[in-house]
Amino acid sequence: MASVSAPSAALAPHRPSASAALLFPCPYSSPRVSPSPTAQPRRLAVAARAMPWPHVLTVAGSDSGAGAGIQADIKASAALGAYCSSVITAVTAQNTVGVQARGPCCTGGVRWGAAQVKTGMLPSAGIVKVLCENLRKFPVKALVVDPVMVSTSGDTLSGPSTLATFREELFPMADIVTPNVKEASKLLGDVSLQTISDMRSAAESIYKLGPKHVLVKGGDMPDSTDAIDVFFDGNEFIELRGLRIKTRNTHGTGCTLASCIAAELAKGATMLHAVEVAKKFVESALYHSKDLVIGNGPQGPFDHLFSLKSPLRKMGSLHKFNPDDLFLYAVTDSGMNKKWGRSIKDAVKAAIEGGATIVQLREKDTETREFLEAAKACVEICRSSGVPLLINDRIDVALACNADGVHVGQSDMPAWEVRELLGPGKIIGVSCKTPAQAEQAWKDGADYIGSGGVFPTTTKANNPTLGFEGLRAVCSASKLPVVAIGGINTGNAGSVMELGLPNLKGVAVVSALFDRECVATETRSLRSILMNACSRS
Ligand SMILES: Nc1ncnc2c1ncn2[C@@H]1O[C@H](COP(=O)(O)OP(=O)(O)OP(=O)(O)O)[C@@H](O)[C@H]1O
Ligand SMILES: Cc1ncc(CO)c(N)n1
Ligand SMILES: [Mg+2]
Repeated sequence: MASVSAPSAALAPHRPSASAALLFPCPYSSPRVSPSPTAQPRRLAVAARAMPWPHVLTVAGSDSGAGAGIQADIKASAALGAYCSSVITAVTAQNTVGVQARGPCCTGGVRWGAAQVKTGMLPSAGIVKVLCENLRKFPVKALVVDPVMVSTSGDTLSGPSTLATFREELFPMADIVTPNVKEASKLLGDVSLQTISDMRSAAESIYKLGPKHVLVKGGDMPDSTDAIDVFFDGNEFIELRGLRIKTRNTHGTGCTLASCIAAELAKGATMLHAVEVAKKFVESALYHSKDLVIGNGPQGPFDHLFSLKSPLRKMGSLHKFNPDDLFLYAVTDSGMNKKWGRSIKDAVKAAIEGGATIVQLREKDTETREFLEAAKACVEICRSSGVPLLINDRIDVALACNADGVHVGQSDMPAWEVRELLGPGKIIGVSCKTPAQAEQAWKDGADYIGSGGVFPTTTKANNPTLGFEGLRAVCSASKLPVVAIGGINTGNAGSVMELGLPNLKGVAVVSALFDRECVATETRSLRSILMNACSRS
């Protein structure tokens, strides 16, 4: 690969200038719309209306290999539906073997308005200082700092001279800092980081430097079968555990993760949800690219735009999945609603009124058109109450109504295929009767499992009963939160929760709510039974 020589201009004065405006045109300036509305289809007219678009500004280095740096940032933001503008701090010549050359660029005079800013390679202390001065002058909505220092190939991207400025000036302004283990070690004076517990201590020490959140990334952690990152918000440590994809194509995972966090924040997600979606995105992208062959070196790039291969749009949900939402899980049944003369919508409204914490539409006998209309109405009801809405089995209906997720059984579409179709932001649940099925659900990228039937049930034909012991075995083995299902009602729900099983977050009920005269009343009494049982166990 040809090497890139360092640009001669080191640091320009950091004053807004006409040339800077030309170099970095404001993405917010409105385009001219030609005045010919008559022939415009309605859908296009709606799309043309002015709306604030999620916007990430990346301040990072260019990677000529296009797997990391600015190039990764633009592709990752685009893949998650955010606009990405860029300030190039350095130019590097890289390929799949390593970094052949690097040189700094000018960062002066950039106005970034109110975007979410993601920083990557900042090659000198001078550039970090210019950046900090700009950040103080033009406050931003969120600042994601990826403290890039050494590439995975072992080449230095930002020398030790930047360490103090990172720690003292940049980190205190950051909403999140995302070092990998090597960078965390360097930031803390070359401490050794070998275990998850070391990563926790590192996250805590970096938090003390002033950022609001820290994510210590474990992609480069040796001897780990899972890819584990440690998140710290000043109170709680959260271990984010993903599947480690066996591939050489991991160049740029860190840059991608940080840009995805910024893109999700720009879309309105909370920090933890943004990090979770970003991690799932990286995992999916690596999985799709595991067999890509680009270049001959030991570390290849991956395909950020893998989702373009699917004709379906993957709109992430802004509704972060909270395992506690499984507490009182209401599952509808078309036969029961018909029997009691209720619409699906009225049934859902009543369950929410009574305190259901999550709703699943399980409409085995409803015509597709009618189901979709009802699902759209239920999405509105659920959104306005902050209750997630899932669709049983019908991925097409879930996509069409933009539900929060899908629940699948062992004979439905495999959860990993569902994840492909729905993208990283949606909730996926899988019915599991055995520890092996629970393990597979986790590997497939599910968010929770439903386990049962705990008691004999008439709602589902040919459904063997697991009993408490079967449920205990699944709960103990599961890496995912569990909701118990099958024959649960106001008479026995308390005994299920009182088992105090690990990972058991709640109960799912069908006939106990919907095969009754007043859905709201039944839901209310089930809720108080569950609350009492939890306070006892
Ligand atoms: N093989 C893998 N399979 C799944 N996830 C991975 C893998 N490698 C890294 N990750 C994930 O990718 C994200 C980025 O972490 P990583 O530690 O690789 O960052 P990094 O070293 O800064 O990356 P780079 O320097 O290559 O851009 C983390 O969430 C990590 O867990
Ligand atoms: C320009 C650039 N930024 C970041 C990284 C870290 O992956 C890289 N290799 N190159
Ligand atoms: Mg890495």
